[in-house]
Amino acid sequence: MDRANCRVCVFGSGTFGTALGTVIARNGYPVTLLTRREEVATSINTEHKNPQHLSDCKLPPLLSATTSVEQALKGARFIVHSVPVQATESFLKPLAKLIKADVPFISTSKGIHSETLETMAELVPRVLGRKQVMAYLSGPTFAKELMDGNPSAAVIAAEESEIAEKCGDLFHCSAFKIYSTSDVIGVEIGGALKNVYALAAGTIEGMGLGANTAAFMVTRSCVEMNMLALSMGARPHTMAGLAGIGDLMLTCLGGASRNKAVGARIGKGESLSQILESRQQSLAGVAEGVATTPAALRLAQKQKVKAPIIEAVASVLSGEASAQQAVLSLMQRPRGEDFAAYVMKEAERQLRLHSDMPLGVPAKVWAALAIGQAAALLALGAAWWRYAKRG
Ligand SMILES: NC(=O)c1ccc[n+]([C@@H]2O[C@H](COP(=O)([O-])OP(=O)(O)OC[C@H]3O[C@@H](n4cnc5c(N)ncnc54)[C@H](O)[C@@H]3O)[C@@H](O)[C@H]2O)c1
Ligand SMILES: O=P(O)(O)OC[C@H](O)CO
Repeated sequence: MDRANCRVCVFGSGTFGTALGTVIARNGYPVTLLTRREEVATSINTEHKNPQHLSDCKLPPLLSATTSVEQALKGARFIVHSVPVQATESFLKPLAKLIKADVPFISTSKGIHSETLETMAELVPRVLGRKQVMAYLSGPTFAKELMDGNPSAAVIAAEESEIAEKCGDLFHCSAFKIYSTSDVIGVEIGGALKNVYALAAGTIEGMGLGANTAAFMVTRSCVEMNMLALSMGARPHTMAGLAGIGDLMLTCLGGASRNKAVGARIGKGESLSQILESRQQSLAGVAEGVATTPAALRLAQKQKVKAPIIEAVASVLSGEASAQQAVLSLMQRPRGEDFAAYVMKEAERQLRLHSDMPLGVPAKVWAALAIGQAAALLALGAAWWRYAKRG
């Protein structure tokens, strides 16, 4: 493909839209960012800086910006969508007629719609009123680190492998490795749920609880996330990969998560409304977990999956419980059996359903590998977190 003639339109000039636009433009594609503010477009086009997000990063010359939807979509061969999930409906509805059904629409948003419980795979076609060629990018990727060119990796999911490959090419480079999968639900649910668990991890940190509690909570979050995702048809190897445990680790244990930052302030005793107001004023960026938590709780109830951590986060966000009460209620739950047996059973069921696993290997072995890998990664993450805190 002649990259110089393959224009890419990015919806959303926030932190992630700016970072992804930069990655794609550095890869040789001309990129047009759609922004709502004229002064942002002017600054990007003349100063090569986004004054509101990642403002100390120089943007590449192939990246331009406009406030005109027609201009942004003119000749676009791909659309990268980086508008928060809850704002997507109002953002996309007026554009529906301008978006061509066969132009791949790559969702990079991580969340569940708070009213309809839709993932982006369901929400976008509903809002557009028709089928759309789609792909989904997810994984452990803080925007700033992508801008800095730190070696990173993510997963791109699409029902058709050809679309996943084509869309993955936009991002793939020596600093950003892109893996492909057809497991759309796994990639989307992993990306959405890790935001909820990052709120929990932040709360624990804000309360001043130590590394034991953090490792305990992230490990149980991993199990819970697996149970809910597998019940919805996600594949175990997706949840054991970058878009599952990989992103859970980064967001819960890394230092740059907005969701974790909100949780940390809750843990220190601030009210949610106070936190959200001050974040809005300082353009601190969306914390998708706040709106996704009650949706995830309803989803777990619908799927008849026990999700005590989601429940605890929801009770704190709604003001029904204090952070201390929520932690106590988690600790007072009956000991019961480890959920691992359930995860194994679901993993086996999913492995039998999906034919893209290597043949001839017993499902139990693959399930055990997936869970073993998850446990090893968590242990590593906890060690790293302890080390980072000390140093
Ligand atoms: N920042 C990251 O490191 C990162 C990494 C991976 C995924 N994501 C996901 O990308 C999505 C966007 O995150 P972000 O970090 O860019 O958030 P952000 O808050 O920095 O930017 C959001 C952008 O959406 C625009 N927007 C918000 N509401 C809008 C509306 N109603 N109409 C039009 N535009 C609207 C804002 O103006 C802004 O440009 C989220 O779903 C997030 O989970 C972010
Ligand atoms: O800052 P957060 O919490 O929205 O997380 C950013 C990315 O999703 C991490 O992969």
